[in-house]
This record gives sequence, structure tokens and C-alpha cells, in this order.
Amino acid sequence: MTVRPPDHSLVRLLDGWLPRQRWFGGKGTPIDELSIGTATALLTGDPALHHLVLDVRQGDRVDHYQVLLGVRRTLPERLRGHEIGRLAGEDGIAGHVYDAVHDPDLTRPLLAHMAGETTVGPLRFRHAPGDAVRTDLDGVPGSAEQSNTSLIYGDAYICKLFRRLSPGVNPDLEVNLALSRVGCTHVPAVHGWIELEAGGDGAGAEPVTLALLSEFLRGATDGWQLALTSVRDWYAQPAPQDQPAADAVADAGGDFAAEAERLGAATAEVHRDLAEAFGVVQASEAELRAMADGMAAQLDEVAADVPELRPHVPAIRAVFAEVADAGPLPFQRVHGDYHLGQVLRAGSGWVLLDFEGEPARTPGERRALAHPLRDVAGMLRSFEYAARFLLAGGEAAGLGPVGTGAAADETPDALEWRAQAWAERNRAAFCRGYAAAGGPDPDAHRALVRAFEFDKAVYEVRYEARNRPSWLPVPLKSLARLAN
Ligand SMILES: Nc1ncnc2c1ncn2[C@@H]1O[C@H](COP(=O)(O)OP(=O)(O)O)[C@@H](O)[C@H]1O
Ligand SMILES: O=P(O)(O)O[C@H]1O[C@H](CO)[C@@H](O[C@H]2O[C@H](CO)[C@@H](O)[C@H](O)[C@H]2O)[C@H](O)[C@H]1O
Repeated sequence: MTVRPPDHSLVRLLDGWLPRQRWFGGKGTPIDELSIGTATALLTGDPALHHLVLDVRQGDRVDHYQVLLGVRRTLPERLRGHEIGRLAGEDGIAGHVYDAVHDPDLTRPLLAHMAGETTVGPLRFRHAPGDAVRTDLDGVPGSAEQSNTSLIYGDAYICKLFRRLSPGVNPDLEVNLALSRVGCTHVPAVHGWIELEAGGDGAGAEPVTLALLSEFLRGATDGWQLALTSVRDWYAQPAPQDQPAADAVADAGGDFAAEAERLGAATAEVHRDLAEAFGVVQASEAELRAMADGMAAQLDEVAADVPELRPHVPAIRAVFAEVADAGPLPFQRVHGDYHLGQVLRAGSGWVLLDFEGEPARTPGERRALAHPLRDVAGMLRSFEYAARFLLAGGEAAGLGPVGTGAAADETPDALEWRAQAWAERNRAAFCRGYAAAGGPDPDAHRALVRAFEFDKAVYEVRYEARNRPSWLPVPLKSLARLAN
């Protein structure tokens, strides 16, 4: 049953709550209008569960966000920190309104809906063909601070609730299903999904993907954590004397290069499987020029918002201009937002997650074909991030100072040398693994990789300025080094 409560009181509560959420993509711009697009009661009684799609207008742009609201007459202590506000019968709701993802009594029913392939109002719950989804597990939100909210159901499943909705099938579901079909071993199995029927939010003919239920890889560690452990070991060692940088990093203990090389190989295998699943086209010179223009347009937009980027604009623009002449290139589906936080080291090897593309991009851009070295450049940037963030922003971001090890008393130049040494060793290992497993050799396409790296770093400047200002020095520092 779909209910459309009169908007005012609930809207007022949500208007104050929404911009404070980590996953809210419109930070930095005031909300001009917030209204309820669809409201679906998934559970009535006490507690009650309401599924809402919020229409959020900021200037000319309207985004749609998914929220799950719990309502209880009395709020148990464990849910107090998640209260959004209280309604006394306005909008047909009486009681404490809270973020339902924190209430296992309300996350458990989502599995039962998927197992039963139910339809509730415009919401359709689905499971993978032949899959008997378990219904006895409570979902609790994962600790990762990400663009979406992931509910973890015991050791079995992880259910990603997409927060900002894109029209049509979400690329994460689309790509994971397609890769599973071609036998790719580097993605988790898909168990189910939730979708909103077309027209429910005015998005068009295809249903809008709301959630993706995947195999939970218990015991797997994400690449960012593994890389940081290695970086900390490296900074904890006394400064090496008279030794080539790569050897010094290798001898420091906790070397990550063998894993980086295996990650490069897994990346090339996924690119091969993406090419098989979705095909490859030759991008013309005009298309390459359009790509370079797109990079330059993002550069101008970000420089307008972030003054610290402006001194580097001419040098970056020159690098982008070069890609227009890179010759016809094979374009295909890629990951699109590839970094160390998107890969898990599981017992079976590296697994790639989150094929949604960059959260700030339009749906069309996220699905756009690209050269696979764009992903390679994303991961190369991530090695830079891992090496640098302790120096540039880690302490401010509460992520631990560099001063825990031998590097504590070193000069800025010596620390810079250390960061470059770690990043270079791991970047080289990743590229070696990628090329050896059949990917296009990054060394043979240096101008292209460089342009993709700059483009990613510019994107990161905007991402950090909006979401984690204390991290802004991380991409700015590497841009300062690369551009000069
Ligand atoms: N299948 C999985 N098994 C175990 N952990 C996972 C799985 N999928 C995601 N995660 C964890 O959840 C985090 C967020 O997942 P991700 O798909 O990247 O979401 P977001 O789009 O919000 O960034 C990952 O960094 C990883 O730590
Ligand atoms: O994982 P998301 O899809 O939410 O990606 C966004 O957030 C990422 C940060 O969580 C951001 O990645 C940047 O920071 C990472 C370290 O936290 C680093 O490994 C990446 O290289 C760097 O780009 C990503 O850009 C953004 O889209």
C-alpha cells in the first residue's frame, strides 16, 4: 500500500536531518525544496517501517534519496542516537521517527520480502534465480563511512541500500549480474535486489534499483586497510642509508608490493570479463576530444569552487589537451571509481566492489564507456593517497599522526621522499601485474594514464572539499608535485 502523507511536519524533520548524513551527495549547496516522492508502508504497527523516496531540489538540480524510517511510540535506549524527531499524529505518524537501518526489527523483514519476491506498492523485492534467501538474520549497518548504507546480515549477506537514486538499473547490480554470468571470480555473488517500479519517481521505463543483496565476504580486509598497515610499517623504520628507494621499502617489513601486483592482475582479468560481457568499441578522435573537453570542464568547475586548485590549472589543462591526440582507443565498461577502498582481499584473492562509478557523476557518465586505464589511474592515485595522507591530512582527520614511528622527527623533504618511495614501489608492482595479466601496458600509454590521474585528482579535490575538508591537502599535495 502506498501512502502519501501531507508533507509538512515530517518534511521539516527530514530537512534538518538529511544534510548531516555522510551519504548525502548535495553537501555545500542549500536545499531549496524537499518533498516526499513516494512513501510506502512496509510494516504497520509498533514498530512501523516506512520506505520513502525524497525529492530534493538544490538550484536547478533535483535528486532522489532513499530513506527507511522507523516509528515507535517509545524509543529504546539503543535507538536514541538515531532519532530524527517526534511527531504527535501529524502526517498520520505518531511517535518517535528514527533511521530504521539501526533497528534489526526493521531490517530483518527486508530479507523475507526478497525471499518471497513480494511487491508492496511500487517496491518490488527480488532474489537471484534459484536463490533461497535466508530470512532469519538481523541486518546491522556496516562501519564503513561510504556513499551508501550497507546492512550486514550475519556472515551471509551484505545489503547495499543506494541512497541517491539513479534512473534505471543501478550499474552495481547490472555489472555484478553480467560479470557473474561470464564466470568472473573477482566479484561477490548476487543474492537479491529491491527495485522501484518505473514511474514511481518519474524516472522512466526501467525500474530504479534501490538495494543490492550480495554474498558477505567474511574475514576479507579492504585494500585501503592493508595498504595503510604497510605504510605505517614503512614510516616506523629508521631512515634507510645508501639504498635505492624501492629496496628500502621492500626491506622495511610489511611490504605490499606482492599484493599490489596480484591486485593489478585481478584488475586486468575483470577488465577482460567486462569487455566480454558488454563489448568493446573503438573511440574516434572526436570522442577522445570530447573526453578531454569533459576533463577540462570538470577542472574549471572545481577550480571555481576550490581556490587552492587554481595555480595548477594551466599545467593540468596542457596534460588534458594531449589525450585528444592519443589515437583511436578501445573503450569498454570499466569500474569507474576504482580505489583501494573498493577492493577486498578475501581468501580466494582480490574481489572488486561497487561498480556504481563516482557518486558525483551523472547516471549517463557512470555508464559511459571508457579506456580501462582510467581504472588503473584511479588505483595509482589510491597508492598516492595511502602514502601521503598521514603526512598531509591524516592527523587532522583523526587517522593517526605520522609521528608514531621513526619518521616522527624527519624533515618534510625526507618524509616526501618516503611517501614517493612507497607509492612508486606499489604503483610499479600494480602496473606490472596488470600488464602481465593481459591489460594494456600503462608504461606504453603514459600520456593517457597521466591525464586520467590528473582528472581523478581534480575530482578528489572537489570530493574532499565537500565531504572531508581536512583531507583536501592529500590530492592538492600530489597535484602540486605532479603539475610542477
Ligand atoms: N561483499 C562484501 N563482503 C564484505 N564486505 C563488503 C562487501 N561489500 C562491501 N563490503 C564492505 O562495505 C564497504 C562499502 O561497500 P561499497 O560497495 O564500496 O559501498 P559504497 O558505495 O557505500 O562505497 C566496503 O569498503 C567493504 O568494506
Ligand atoms: O567509495 P565511494 O564510492 O564512496 O568513493 C568516494 O569516497 C572515497 C573515499 O571514501 C573517495 O576515495 C578517495 O579516498 C580514498 C581513501 O579514503 C582513496 O583510497 C581514494 O584513492 C580517493 O579517491 C572516492 O574518490 C569517492 O568517489
